[in-house]
Amino acid sequence: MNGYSVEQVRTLEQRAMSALPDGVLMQRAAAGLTAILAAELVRRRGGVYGARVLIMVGPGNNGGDALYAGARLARRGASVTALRCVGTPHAAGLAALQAAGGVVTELADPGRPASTSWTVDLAVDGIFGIGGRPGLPDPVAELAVSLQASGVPVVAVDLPSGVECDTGAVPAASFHAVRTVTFGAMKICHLVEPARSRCGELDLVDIGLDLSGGQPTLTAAEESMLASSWPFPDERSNKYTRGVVGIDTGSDAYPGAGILSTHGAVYAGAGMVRFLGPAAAAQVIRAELPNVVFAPGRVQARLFGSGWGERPDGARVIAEALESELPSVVDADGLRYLPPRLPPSWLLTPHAGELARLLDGDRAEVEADPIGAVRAGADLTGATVLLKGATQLVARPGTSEVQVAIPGPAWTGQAGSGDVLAGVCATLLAAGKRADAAAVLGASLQAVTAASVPGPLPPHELARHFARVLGALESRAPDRCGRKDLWTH
Ligand SMILES: NC(=O)C1=CN([C@@H]2O[C@H](COP(=O)(O)OP(=O)(O)OC[C@H]3O[C@@H](n4cnc5c(N)ncnc54)[C@H](O)[C@@H]3O)[C@@H](O)[C@H]2O)[C@@H](O)CC1
Ligand SMILES: [K+]
Repeated sequence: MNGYSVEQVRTLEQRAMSALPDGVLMQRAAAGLTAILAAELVRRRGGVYGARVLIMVGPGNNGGDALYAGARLARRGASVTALRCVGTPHAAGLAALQAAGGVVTELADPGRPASTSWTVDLAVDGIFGIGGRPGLPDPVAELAVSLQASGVPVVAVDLPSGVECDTGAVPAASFHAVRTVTFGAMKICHLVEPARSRCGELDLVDIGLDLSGGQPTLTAAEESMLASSWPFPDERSNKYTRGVVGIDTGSDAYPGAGILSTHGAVYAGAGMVRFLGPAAAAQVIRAELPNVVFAPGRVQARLFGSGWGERPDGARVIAEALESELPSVVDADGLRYLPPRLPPSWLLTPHAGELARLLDGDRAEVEADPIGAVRAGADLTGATVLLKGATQLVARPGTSEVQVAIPGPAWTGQAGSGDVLAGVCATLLAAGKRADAAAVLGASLQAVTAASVPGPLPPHELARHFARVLGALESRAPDRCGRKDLWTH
């Protein structure tokens, strides 16, 4: 699954339109939209005939899609009302709806009571599509609130009006859809929070765009990728082929971070873990994870930074690790002690506030454009960057490619999740995975595991469920000969 920017979608649509008679793409979109709206009406009330459908329209082609779909539903016996919300609606779409028996009304109609109690079966948001600017004019924002208060299900055409298509930000009012029906290609707002949650279920209607050859803005991980790319051990594996992780995390003030990151590394299947952090954490780890070793020695990847707090020798520790040329994960407080330049084999795992500090900006800027920010972080440091949060994004330096991990339930946003995740990523680096693969696979494993348990669970307990999820994934993975690693060196 990939996410495309508005500019990319416009280019793809232009290319398709130049080979087709006028209006064909919109009719394909409307036909796909109608089928999904009809299925929704069947699910909710048993059929289309007699259903009351509100088509909310704006001034662009998004409204055109919605009006043509409304006309098709009206021809199947639905009672369809078009509500003109902003500007002048798509003329041919409006004419088609009226010809099919639909009626037209105005949001700004002075005869309309100020607070309408909506008694429709379904509302269709055809106000703004990819031409939309974020936010809604006040009367439309009030309409969105009153529909939600009346419990009317909203199906969004292409995207819920009000969200920012290219960033996933929702800086002001937007619709909350139960489904979003998009056309040709997924857009960024379908994959990045908080817009993603405003979309509800997603349907992608094929309108014949040719996606081959172009690089999408976002590449989204899926469970099949986890299964085919996870470094499952085989009959030739030993602790060194599986990877030895050296962990220097936690501090006397924050021993928990050391304990949590070690749980992440162990339960993600490290060949061996050497814990080189403070004694307070080591004592607990020794009791809970007797397979962990506490002496320095050979490692294949390192993890630094989680729970360090103030660490006077932090910069020296990281600089020395850099000389060893082993891949490393730097998390949390370790991000304050980075040298000016790192290699792409190093993985940084900031949350939005930490990335903002790295970029010398503020958190709101990162949240307003997380894709731009994660790319900027990778380009500035030279390292691979995993931006943690409700949507977990991964950027490789020197490329425009941004990957998005499988999303997890909201409760995984809790203290300690990032520490466990850093441990998982370090295990994957030690197993030889490229840094971006380690980040995407690690974040996705944590999310898929969280979705498989009745949460919330504390992060170290969640880590104990990794084995079950990995077992299930392995049984679905292609056999070893047919397995294709999607991230190659
Ligand atoms: N171009 C194509 O080939 C296809 C386009 N399709 C549909 O067309 C949509 C894009 O159509 P358009 O480019 O006409 O764009 P929109 O339908 O998104 O509408 C843009 C219009 O809304 C106004 N507007 C945007 N945000 C506003 C705001 N916050 N407040 C007030 N006014 C605002 C703009 O000034 C502009 O006039 C897609 O999302 C999709 O639904 C589909 O029919 C498939 C084919
Ligand atoms: K819309």
